[in-house]
Formats: sequence, C-alpha cells, structure tokens
Amino acid sequence: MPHTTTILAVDDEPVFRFLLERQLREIGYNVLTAADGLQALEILEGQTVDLVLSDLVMPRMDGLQLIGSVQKLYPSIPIIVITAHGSVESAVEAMRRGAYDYLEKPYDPEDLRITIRRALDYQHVVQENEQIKGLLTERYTFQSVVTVNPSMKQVLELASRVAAARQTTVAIYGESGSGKEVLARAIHFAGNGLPAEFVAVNCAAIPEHLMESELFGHVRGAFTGADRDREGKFSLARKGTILLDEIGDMPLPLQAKLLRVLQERVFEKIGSNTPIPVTCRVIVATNRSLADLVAAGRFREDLYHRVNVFPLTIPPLSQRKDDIPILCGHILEQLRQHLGKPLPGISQQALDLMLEYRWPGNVRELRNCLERAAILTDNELIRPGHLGLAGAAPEAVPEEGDGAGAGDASRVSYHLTLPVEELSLDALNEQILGITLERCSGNKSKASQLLKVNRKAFYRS
Ligand SMILES: Nc1ncnc2c1ncn2[C@@H]1O[C@H](COP(=O)(O)OP(=O)(O)OP(=O)(O)O)[C@@H](O)[C@H]1O
Repeated sequence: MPHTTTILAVDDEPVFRFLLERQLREIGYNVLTAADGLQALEILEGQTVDLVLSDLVMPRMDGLQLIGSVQKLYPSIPIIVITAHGSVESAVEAMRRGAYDYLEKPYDPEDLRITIRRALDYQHVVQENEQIKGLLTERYTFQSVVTVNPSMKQVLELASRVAAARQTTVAIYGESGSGKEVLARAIHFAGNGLPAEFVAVNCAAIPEHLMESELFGHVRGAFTGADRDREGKFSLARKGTILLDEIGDMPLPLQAKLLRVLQERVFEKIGSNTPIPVTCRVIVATNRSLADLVAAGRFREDLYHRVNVFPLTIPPLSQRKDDIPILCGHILEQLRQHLGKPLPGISQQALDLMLEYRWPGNVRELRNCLERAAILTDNELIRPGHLGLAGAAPEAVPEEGDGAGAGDASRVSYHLTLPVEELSLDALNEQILGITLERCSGNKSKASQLLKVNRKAFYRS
C-alpha cells in the first residue's frame, strides 16, 4: 500500500484550522489537526506524522514550545511555522529553535505547497544519509568491540558462535555503559549481514500504556486516537534483530504478552486477530539480575527461562582495566575524526589516573571523559586536570592526616613506567614527585604535604 504523507496542522483558530485542512487535503495529504501544542503532542504520541505545520501564538503550549518538544521527542519530523504578517523576529526565533521554514500570513497556497514539498524532500535526503551512515558503522561493529581482556575475549568468542544461530534468543547482562548494545549489534551484524534491520527498544524509556503498541503496532480504530495503522518494532525488525534493552523494567502484563510471542513466534497488532510471524532474532539486555527480579516477583519466571537461553555477561570496566589503554586509543581516534583535532595522546599521569579510577559509568563514562578532555586540549597531551575525574582536582587529594576521603580518595596508587636502561631509585623518585605535583595541579606546598617531604624537593623536578 503506498504511503500517504500525513501532516499535523496546529492552530488555535478554528476557521484557520479548517482552511488549512482543506488546502492540505486538496494537495493530497492526510491531515490531522490540533488546537494547541499540547494536543499536538498527544496526537504525535499515538500516530505517525510526517510533517508539522504550526501557528506560533496559541494558548496552553505555544508554537516555540512545541518546536522544542518535537525536536526532542521526534527529531526526524520537520516543522514549518506560520507567523503573523510582519513578525520576522518570531520566525527567526522559530528557525533558530529548529523549525525547517516559515510562512507568513496571508500566504499564497502555491507557497504552502512548495514549502512543504521542500521540507519533505530535505527530510528524505537526511533519512537516506542516516541509513547509509548506519549501514557503514554497522559494518564494522564486530571489530569495534575493542578489547584485550581475557574474560571479555571469552564473551566475544561465545557471541560469535551464537551469531550464526539466528533463532536463538540471547540475554546480555552488564552494568550501564559497559557495551551491551555494541555487543548486540555485533551479534546482529555477524549473523545477518548488511541489509537486515537492527531495532533497539528501551523498555525503561517508553510509558507503560504505549509499550504494547510500540512493540506490536496497532490497527486503525484500536483505541481512541488510533486514526491509522501503525507498525510495531517487531514488524520493523523484519528478518533482522530486535534488542529489548532494560527488559527488567518491562511491566508484568506485557511480560505475559512477550512470553506468548516468544513461545508461539507470532504476534497480533492491537485491535487485530491476524497473526503475524516473528521473523527477527530477539536479544534482551539488562543491567540488573533477572534472577533477582524473579525472586522479588517482578519478573516472570517462565519468561526468564525463555529469554535466558544464551546468557552473556559483560564484565564492568573496573574488572578489565587492561582494556583502558586500548579503549582510549580507539576513542581518541574517533574523536580525532569527529573534532578534526590532532589530539596527540594522553600523558602517563592522566593514564595512571584513569587506571586508578573506578568507572561506575563504564565505557560510556570513559568516552565522555575523553571527549571533555579532547575539547579542552589543543595540540597537547591530555593531562589529569583535563579529565574532570574525582582525584584529579587538588581538593580531591587527601590532605596530610586526613583519612576522611571515602572510597578511592582514601587510597592512592602510582603506576611508574621507565625504560630499563634508565631505571634507578632516583629516576623513580623523580617520577613520584612529578606525578604528585601534577595531581596537585602544580601546588608544591600541597604536594610536599602529601609526600611528607620538604618543599625544596620539588625545585629539582
Ligand atoms: N568494547 C567496546 N569497544 C568500543 N566502544 C565501546 C565498547 N563498549 C562500549 N563502547 C562504547 O561505550 C558507549 C556505551 O556502550 P553501550 O551503549 O553499548 O552500553 P550499554 O551497556 O548498552 O548501556 P545501557 O545499559 O546504558 O544501555 C558507546 O558509545 C559504545 O560505543
């Protein structure tokens, strides 16, 4: 069935809304209407919309606020605003906030047609580019699970074996930011090759009442506001992979539905009795222990056994610190390309600090930390102060006799590296002085207090 473009027209004046609706229908578009920004958002929640056409001045939620919300929740939908005659300033503000274009009242119907066409064409090109980019990045995903750690290598070995068994459900466990999605994509790519879809659903982020429709889709008239058919993620994944991320947060009633789908390998859209076969592989991921959730009565035991067919556990970064240098190299290379900076590397002191740190946010935190450092540096090595980690700032270094520093701050460790031919007690001493001084941001008094030596010791280093 050919896809008819749907436009959501938002205006608080009934007469103008009616006129707009008629003009758009004449051009051949499907039209939905809303009287203000809030109503527009309600409609966007339940239906697929290709473009929003909005007035700026409206009660409850005005056009500028609507642009902000649409940009955040549905960034691929282009917005055209309609402004009062002569209000160029508000048109400029709307475009600054992300509107694609504006029309000034009273506008020529031909201008309306051309502006909409241009916005939709532009959107089409953007989407195609995104798809190509997605395919290209996906291509390299198995190699992009960067590791030298033996436990992680074992996980990759198991993952590459299950990749070939395309019907097998995989459960990936690991702390937030440890690389569960990266691994899921790698399994998908290794098992499917390029054209198949990879569809990720974050079960913790979707409101409970929308999740069923999000997963399985609905038919027109299935519930109030369902004005047209909508595909769910299981359909969109086709012969590829669906990743159910944060599955531990799935509400119990939906768990029962998912169980049936996994058992019978068919599902129905809401409001339909027609069974649709499940053709995709299911991967679930969670940062919690599903077994604990079962014990607490928050996860169905039968579903647990269904999804836990092939469990893979990614160790947290704190248990594979040997991966930190290679991950840093990999991330810096990506940042060089993204930021267009030379980024010569990381100082030994900064690396030492990174090796000491606990990384509760895992690889994601490491990436964020390096991105921050890369932005702050210019053609120089990344130093401890650039990292913004607790322990790098002078106030985080425990004072003499101050045992109060909780956790990591109460312990200090040094990694000293020297070429064998330069090894000597003096040389090690020099390094310790240098690292300590750097950790205290060059404050010699603080560093000498910390090492319990005379301040003069630093004048040589
Ligand atoms: N082994 C790895 N090699 C390269 N990059 C990695 C690796 N592990 C994680 N990353 C990067 O770290 C970030 C977080 O990874 P990912 O989104 O896969 O984590 P996650 O465990 O799925 O997190 P969440 O539980 O919050 O969804 C991403 O930018 C990803 O590219």
